[in-house]
Amino acid sequence: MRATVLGTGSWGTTFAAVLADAGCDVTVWGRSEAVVRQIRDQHRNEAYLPGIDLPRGVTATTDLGAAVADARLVAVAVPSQVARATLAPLAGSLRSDAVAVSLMKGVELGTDRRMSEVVAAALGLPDERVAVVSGPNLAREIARRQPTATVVASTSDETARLVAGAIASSYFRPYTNPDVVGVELCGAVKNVIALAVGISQGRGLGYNTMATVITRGLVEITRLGLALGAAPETFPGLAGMGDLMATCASPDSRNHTLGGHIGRGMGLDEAIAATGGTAEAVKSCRPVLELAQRLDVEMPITEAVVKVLYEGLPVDQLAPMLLARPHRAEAVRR
Ligand SMILES: NC(=O)c1ccc[n+]([C@@H]2O[C@H](COP(=O)([O-])OP(=O)(O)OC[C@H]3O[C@@H](n4cnc5c(N)ncnc54)[C@H](O)[C@@H]3O)[C@@H](O)[C@H]2O)c1
Ligand SMILES: O=P(O)(O)OC[C@H](O)CO
Repeated sequence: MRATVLGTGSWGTTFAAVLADAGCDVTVWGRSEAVVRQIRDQHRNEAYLPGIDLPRGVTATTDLGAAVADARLVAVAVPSQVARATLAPLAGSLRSDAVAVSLMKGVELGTDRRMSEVVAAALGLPDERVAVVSGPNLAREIARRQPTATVVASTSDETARLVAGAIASSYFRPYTNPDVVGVELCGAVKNVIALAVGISQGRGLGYNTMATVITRGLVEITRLGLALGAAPETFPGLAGMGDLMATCASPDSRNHTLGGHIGRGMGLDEAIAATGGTAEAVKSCRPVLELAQRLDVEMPITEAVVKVLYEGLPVDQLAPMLLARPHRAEAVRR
């Protein structure tokens, strides 16, 4: 199958390698001539995946139109906030049987849209030709071919199976799920929770605090997901608890790392620069909170992250603020 990945960052490049290892003929599109040349000529992407040899079947181009021509599968791995503008020139130009795959874990600022909604709208595709791939999928581990599983979500079982077939290999195991809303929401909101865990660790707090934030974070994700019509089974699955665990535990996670910098006292701009790469929670925390407020869903950890990043709440006030809330029963409820 001919497959194209848009984005030569850490996940785009890794996903291209996953597709190639699964037998696809793969092109990656990127803006940087230097990165594209290195992928094409040296089978490396030192800026984003240092020390990793890429499969020889992966080629690269800076020509967006040529990248998608004839592709049956077009995967999108640019930062969420630039996806709509990146895809706009391709509206209506994909092959008539092409499917698009969102690899992004954010929510669009200004519209509060999930990324599969942005991809479908920008490319002019019906929902059934769009899928989401999300799970405990830290790029640097997968680029080293460490075994992991993922979830392919689509409203169309045929599309989900096509994508799953295109990425399955000896180290990458896809499960399909029709719950696009739940899978996608888990991927975006776990970044906000990982940032909060990073803050707690940056403050020198230990495992009890971490477990509390993760567990109550999953409650927040579940509440919002259920209010949006997601399936309850998605939250304890790979795209829910699985990805939350990986992102909150790994020093490779940019969201977790950025939270650590904030917890140690850096300002937001300094923390973004020190982290490098795309930490989606920085931009997505506000649209996530807006969605929650519109649906009257309580998300105190997300709200606290927004207050620290954008409203000047001192980082040492975050835990006291969360702990001073009225006592209540533990069960998930809105
Ligand atoms: N890295 C991971 O482990 C991982 C895993 C799963 C999902 N994701 C998700 O994948 C998406 C991409 O993340 P990443 O890790 O590859 O990010 P990255 O920061 O490693 O790379 C981002 C890429 O997008 C490009 N880019 C930046 N601005 C652009 C613009 N205006 N137009 C076009 N291209 C632009 C950059 O040049 C770079 O090639 C995010 O939504 C992220 O949450 C990442
Ligand atoms: O590096 P992060 O924080 O974007 O996390 C990467 C992936 O989403 C983990 O599944």
